[in-house]
Amino acid sequence: MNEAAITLDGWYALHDFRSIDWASWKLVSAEEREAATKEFIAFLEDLNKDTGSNAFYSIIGQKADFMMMTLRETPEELGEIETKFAKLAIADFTIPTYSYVSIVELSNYLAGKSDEDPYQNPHVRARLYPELPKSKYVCFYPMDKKRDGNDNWYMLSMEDRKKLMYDHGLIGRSYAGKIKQIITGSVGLDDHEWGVTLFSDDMLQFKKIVYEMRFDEVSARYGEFGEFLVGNLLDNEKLEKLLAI
Ligand code: VOV
Repeated sequence: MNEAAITLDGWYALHDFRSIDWASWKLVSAEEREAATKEFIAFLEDLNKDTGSNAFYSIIGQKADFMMMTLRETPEELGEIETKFAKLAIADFTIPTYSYVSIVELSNYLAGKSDEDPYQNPHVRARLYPELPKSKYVCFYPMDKKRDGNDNWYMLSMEDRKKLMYDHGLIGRSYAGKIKQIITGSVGLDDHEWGVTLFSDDMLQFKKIVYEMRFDEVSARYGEFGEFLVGNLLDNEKLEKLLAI
């Protein structure tokens, strides 16, 4: 059997995309809308009290109106958050459009040899249990590595995959300071193999990096992509504005 990469696995991740049912929301009285908005804001603020991290963005285009991304220590907590949201008044005016379940993941392709326990290394921990940035923009898409005839990532030797991932990492590193990436593994958990979540203060950088990577062999030959969703950072004030009629 071919050698599988060894993964380091961090927090569980839920990307929850919702659309707003504007037609129903507009019919509700101003008082009810205000109460529902306040309750929603309190829910979002409460999320910051638990161990984990959260990101909240409005989504551009018709695929969704907002995304709640939550990272937690256990799948149970992700389930609880989902249920807690479902019980809010605002939930009755939202339509689930897409969700993604995965786990923050690092592979050992570029890891040097060491006897230390990587889970105790502060740099590794910072990546497995990341604080999601408050960047202005987010880009999320799921992806797979191809298993198609001669283009089968999983049949490549460990050595070949290491070389290819090294080149991928070089391109990635040239975006240091412009893009923060969170790679979450989802084999066995959701419909694709990885979730890619990119954060930046310049939306153009998403287009730049994804385009540049398309010419890199890892993506050009082996990458297959799901839907792309992009959005703008939401804070309480922006959320109130978004929900105001
Ligand atoms: C923003 C910059 C950036 C940087 C620095 C970066 C670096 C790295 C390194 C060093 C490594 C390997 C070790 C590890 O850390 O796991 C990875 C791993 C991975 N990447 Fe990456 N990636 C970036 C960015 C980045 C993007 C934009 C994409 C989407 C690709 C595209 O074509 O749209 C991506 C994908 C992935 C995936 C799916 C994996 C897991 C592959 C696997 O087979 O296991 N990635 N990535």
